[in-house]
Amino acid sequence: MISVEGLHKSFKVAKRSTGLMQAAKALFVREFTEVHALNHVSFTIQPGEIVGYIGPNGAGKSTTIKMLSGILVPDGGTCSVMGYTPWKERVPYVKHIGVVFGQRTQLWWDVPVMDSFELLRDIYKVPQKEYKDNVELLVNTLELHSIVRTPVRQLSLGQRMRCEIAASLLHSPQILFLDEPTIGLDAISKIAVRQFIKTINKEKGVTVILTTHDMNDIEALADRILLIGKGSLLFDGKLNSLRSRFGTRKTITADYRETSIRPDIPGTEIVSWTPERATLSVNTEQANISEVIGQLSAQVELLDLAVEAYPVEEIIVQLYREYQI
Ligand SMILES: Nc1ncnc2c1ncn2[C@@H]1O[C@H](COP(=O)(O)OP(=O)(O)OP(=O)(O)O)[C@@H](O)[C@H]1O
Repeated sequence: MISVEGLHKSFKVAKRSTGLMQAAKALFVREFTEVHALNHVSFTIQPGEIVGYIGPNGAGKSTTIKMLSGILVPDGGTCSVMGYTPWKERVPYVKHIGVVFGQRTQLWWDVPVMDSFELLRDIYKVPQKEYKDNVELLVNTLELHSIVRTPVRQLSLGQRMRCEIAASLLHSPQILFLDEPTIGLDAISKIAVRQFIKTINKEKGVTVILTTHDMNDIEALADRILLIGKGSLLFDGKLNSLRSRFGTRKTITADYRETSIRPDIPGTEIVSWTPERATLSVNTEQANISEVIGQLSAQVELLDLAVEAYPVEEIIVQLYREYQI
């Protein structure tokens, strides 16, 4: 469904020093640096997949999504989505995709949400019956009843995000690009949005490409992860295979009486530390959990303790460390 081959993109960024003299100089002589946002990235995505596209800030995620949705032209490489080259055949192509950029809006700021929906129906030429069914489904499942008559500028971020997701699906796209869809949502809205994404994937077979910094989104939704760092694709695989790779790890969170001692135990790594709480990552192939707890209680005065399987968040941190990004 999506085939990306050797996509690359660099941006020229003007170098500017501070100060009046430097600003005056910059009027005549401009210096540039080149940022390699994407470095020959290749991958394929099959219909019906939910793929988590992750990486640290500035890794190149949004740049990729912009290319896949046709709003940015690469310097080189090819991309075929449902047989279209997104940036060349934008008009017929956009009928097949939905896009949500968490940081931007596709809704008209000053008009009620429902008016935006109707404008989008006209733009995408959605047949009346399909539009009516979709609005009903989206309003019900995303709980928009009380907000669709409100102008967008009066909505909270979370309310707007739910409307954005609905707007992106009015024309029944087969592919949904979500760039940070749960940014700024409260815990209940996050769960509702995740549940909704799962439902449209399962029931309507919508393929989803999701960028997020929220690892709970990844855990709840993505079977497969694409990891990008400094513009290069570093890992492409199943979340489960990562889990089994890091399955030899467990996390111990210990609360203790205030101390300046940082626990030092062979076979463990400190994930976080404060004078009253430490989180340790234990490699169970190198250290026995009960021995670690024994050593820990010899070093600090334990008040409470929890042992957990390795959380996805930590798996991703380990991956970032492994790839030095
Ligand atoms: N229009 C632009 N002009 C100049 N540089 C840009 C532009 N867009 C992106 N970049 C640079 O390209 C790199 C990749 O940016 P991109 O927005 O794709 O990162 P990202 O992975 O989405 O990051 P984040 O998680 O912070 O949103 C960054 O170094 C960024 O500064």
